[in-house]
Amino acid sequence: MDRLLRIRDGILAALLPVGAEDVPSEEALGRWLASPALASVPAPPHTCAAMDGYAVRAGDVTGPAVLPVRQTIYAGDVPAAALAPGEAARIFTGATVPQGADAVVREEATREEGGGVRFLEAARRGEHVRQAGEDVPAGGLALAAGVRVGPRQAALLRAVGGPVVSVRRRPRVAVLSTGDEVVSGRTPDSNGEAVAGLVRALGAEVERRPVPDRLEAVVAAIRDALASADAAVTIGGVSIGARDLVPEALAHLQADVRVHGVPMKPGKPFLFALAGGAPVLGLPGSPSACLVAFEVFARPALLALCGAARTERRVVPLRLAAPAEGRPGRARLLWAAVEPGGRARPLGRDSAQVRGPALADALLFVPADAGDLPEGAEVAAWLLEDCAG
Ligand SMILES: Nc1nc2c(c(=O)[nH]1)N[C@H]1C(S)=C(S)[C@@H](COP(=O)(O)OP(=O)(O)OC[C@H]3O[C@@H](n4cnc5c(N)ncnc54)[C@H](O)[C@@H]3O)O[C@H]1N2
Ligand code: MOO
Repeated sequence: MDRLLRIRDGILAALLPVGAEDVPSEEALGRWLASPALASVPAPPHTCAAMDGYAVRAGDVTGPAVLPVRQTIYAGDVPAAALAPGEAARIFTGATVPQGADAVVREEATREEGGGVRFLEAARRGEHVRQAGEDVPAGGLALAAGVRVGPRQAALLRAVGGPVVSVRRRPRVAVLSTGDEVVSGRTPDSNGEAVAGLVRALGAEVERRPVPDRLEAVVAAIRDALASADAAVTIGGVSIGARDLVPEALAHLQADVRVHGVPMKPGKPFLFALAGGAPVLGLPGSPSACLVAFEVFARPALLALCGAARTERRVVPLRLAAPAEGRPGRARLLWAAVEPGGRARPLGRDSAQVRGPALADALLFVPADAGDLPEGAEVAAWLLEDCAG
């Protein structure tokens, strides 16, 4: 894994995130924060009851006691008055605790009695009271820069955030599916479908274009794409065949090819270049190879462009549910289904398969020197469906 991660880190070091813009907080869903979001109001917003019951001064209820009830406070109410010594206030969960009260006694520990309430036991100072800001203090960090605003993060911003947040603008990514067989439709553009969807899922805007196997066409497609896009992802034509024109097209464009060929199977022909400073990610055409190279290199690179603080998938150790073949010299990446109980079942090995990626929950990493692995062997697994937010 180390060699692949070093290559990946070299790519990441060559990339800068796109610029930032301010958006209204309620429009931040799906965006990447460019600056930390600070709490402009605390959570909870005021000191409030954690239970339905009675707000009291704990010093008035040091054992069984009866107190008069002079006010009722519901969630959303502003208490009509401070709590006078020797009184109780009926209160409900989430309602503001009146000035003077320092405890809430649960309804179950009381009995109504005449116009007042009987407390069956002593109250403890602070019990069932949530202090304003104990979850998130005003001015405190709500979300760090580089975090994606998903639905749960949007909830936090809604609770404590200000009217605007600074987010990265959406990167524009061109997805260029090369090959006459793809242009003609004899080979369905299944890779383009997957890659466009995966890139959109990161929050980027995608423009797709099929490109025929002619050098001028590949050169023009990459050049035109980068006139408006922040990055180009090419698919196919990156190996050594007579019609594998992506490397030649990049030479024409005087691109700086930083990576061409990586020690892994599938996905070996992967390419990374900077053309006029913009990243070009060259994925192999064979479907499984394409999507493995996307996972290992393109996804982290595009996340860096999006301004993500974390670009890698979560890695967990999993045991194999079936043996896996090793391959001296090249690390092997295997699509796998995670079974109930947590074992990982590899889903085929062919670079051209489309089924394995579709059924996978994880991508397993078998090191180059591992040899054949028996059932039960522990492997590193990249979980495919964790948060990118
Ligand atoms: N003599 C050698 N041949 C090959 C080598 C090698 O080192 N020496 N490398 C092999 C490896 S490894 C891979 S992976 C493939 C990938 O090559 P390319 O990236 O150049 O891909 P293509 O040749 O253009 O296409 C391969 C295969 O994939 C299909 N394809 C292409 N685009 C799409 C698409 N958008 N959606 C679905 N399928 C697509 C294409 O029709 C071909 O069948 O090369 C080995 N060869
Ligand atoms: O990347 Mo190729 O898929 O090694 O066969």
